[in-house]
Amino acid sequence: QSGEVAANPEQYDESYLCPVQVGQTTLNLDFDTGSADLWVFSTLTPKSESTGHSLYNPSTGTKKSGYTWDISYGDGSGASGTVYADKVVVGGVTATSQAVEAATSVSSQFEQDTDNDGLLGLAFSSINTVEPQAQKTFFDSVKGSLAKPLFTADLKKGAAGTYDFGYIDSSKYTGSISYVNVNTANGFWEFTASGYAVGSGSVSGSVGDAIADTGTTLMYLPTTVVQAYYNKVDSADYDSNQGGYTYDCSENLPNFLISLGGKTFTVSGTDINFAPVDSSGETCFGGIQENTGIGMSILGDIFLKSVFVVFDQTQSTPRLGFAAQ
Ligand SMILES: O=C(CNCc1ccccc1)Nc1scc(-c2ccccc2)c1C(=O)NCc1ccccc1
Repeated sequence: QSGEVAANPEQYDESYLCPVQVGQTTLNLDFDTGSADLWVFSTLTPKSESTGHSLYNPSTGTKKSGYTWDISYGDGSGASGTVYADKVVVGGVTATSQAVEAATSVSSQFEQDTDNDGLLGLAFSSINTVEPQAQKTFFDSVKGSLAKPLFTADLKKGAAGTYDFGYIDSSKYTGSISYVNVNTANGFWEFTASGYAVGSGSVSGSVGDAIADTGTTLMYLPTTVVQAYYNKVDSADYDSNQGGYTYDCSENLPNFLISLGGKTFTVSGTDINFAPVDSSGETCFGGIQENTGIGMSILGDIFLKSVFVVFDQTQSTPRLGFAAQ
């Protein structure tokens, strides 16, 4: 089988939500290559936490007795609950007995984002949080039945993009795809990014260890790289209250160039201009921030909306393919 599903941006492209049939209900889920749990708001979630969300009704599934899950993310958000096996359909691709993690508790960040009905993890199943036994991601469940064991991400700035499962649509990118091998030891789509440049010119230095993460909004890079970037932005400075680099919204940001698999990709300054920090619209928060405390770089949506990415398990070593959009 193979299929395509729309990836609809929230405000400021904070995250991209895709329609997914879970049991007999269609939910809008955040496809997340940086985590490996498929968890959903459900009729088991306290009303006080689930108002405004579409809810999975576990009555259509088979309860996995004694199974629980509990996930937390770098921003302190998180959720936990119980586990069911049910049918999950993404763009026509069907997992007949997918582990569906029904939330019995969600943090305030999820409670407040009423467009988001849960997450569909697309990292490696080794980091799935279900106890006593880790469960397969949707991709792992269907991988063997896909025309090709791969999926692609084509995210866009302020417009609907797509995730494709089982095939590469050559109309979605230009030029050739350059591939890098993935290190799955930490359960992420993790690889080594090479040189970088700010504005224009030839790349140098090295960004180093990085993950391709559709679930993280921004780009988190080494301090040296981030300082070199904002040195080219006159009004920029590190604002500890905002927790990152801010600048005058009126200032034009330079492009950021990064070399992956021997090819240089350009993230436009307009894509790096993330969002105003408040309603005055005077000060803006940058889409490139420091990776301090994370332990690796995260190439999140700010980067991914500039490229076409292949998450490829056609070979014994998984690999990532990058092409210009
Ligand atoms: O957790 C993820 C992928 N899921 C992101 C997500 C989706 C919905 C809601 C919340 C989060 N990616 C990764 S891999 C490693 C980290 C990390 C980040 C900071 C400190 C320690 C680990 C993160 C992560 O938490 N990403 C989201 C994020 C939120 C705020 C700031 C940075 C990153």
